[in-house]
Amino acid sequence: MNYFITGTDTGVGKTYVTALLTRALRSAGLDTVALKPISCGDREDAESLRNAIGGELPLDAINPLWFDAPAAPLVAAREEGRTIERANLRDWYTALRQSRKSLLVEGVGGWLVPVAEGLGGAEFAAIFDLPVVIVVANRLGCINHTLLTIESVRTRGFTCAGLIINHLHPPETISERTNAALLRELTDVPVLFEIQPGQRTLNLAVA
Ligand SMILES: Nc1ncnc2c1ncn2[C@@H]1O[C@H](COP(=O)(O)OP(=O)(O)OP(=O)(O)O)[C@@H](O)[C@H]1O
Ligand SMILES: C[C@H](N)[C@H](N)CCCCCC(=O)O
Ligand SMILES: [Mg+2]
Repeated sequence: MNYFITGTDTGVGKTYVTALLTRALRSAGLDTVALKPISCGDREDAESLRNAIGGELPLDAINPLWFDAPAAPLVAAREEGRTIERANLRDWYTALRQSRKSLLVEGVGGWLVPVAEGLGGAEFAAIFDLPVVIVVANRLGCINHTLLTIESVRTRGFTCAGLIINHLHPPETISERTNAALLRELTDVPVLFEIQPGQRTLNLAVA
């Protein structure tokens, strides 16, 4: 199972969900590694994903680039006078890809976050050439964000493999109670999983 994990926004649960999925795949016997190519603001994402693989690889191996500024990588790298090279990311990924059966690659923020000079979010995702899964935080606004992201993923030539609807808290509003059903009604992209607040394990059979 190889996916590029994007989201409807930053802070929607990409890391939370990727870690859950990684643990479930490894428990099912699939040699899965979760990667965070670029971190901005802190390395907590990468540390969570490293925990999900039982510390099997060093942090730098799964998270080769990190920046201090909690911003888009394009901004964070400019702040530090650094450049992000597509070729370096591709070489890093190719080396890992050859030795693993299953890779989950977490993007940065939402789908079109600019990564480097002349490297937008879609061009960044193209480095990994994987089907795209969209993590959707169940909150007001997610219908539009999800449909926009699906449309962009597809028009850029990627396979949109599925949605993972993430309930960060129990539904409190009419929109939070209806978002999941409405997304199923409005798009042919399958809902792979719905993740509940505080969920710690994932049953792969429900996909
Ligand atoms: N289903 C959930 N239940 C409880 N807490 C959650 C759930 N999903 C996400 N969270 C929490 O919400 C916060 C944001 O989640 P997370 O860091 O995974 O988002 P992200 O999309 O990876 O963000 P970023 O864009 O910074 O990478 C974290 O504190 C995370 O632990
Ligand atoms: C700092 C945050 N946790 C992410 N790593 C980066 C989010 C960039 C968002 C850019 C934007 O869409 O405005
Ligand atoms: Mg994250």
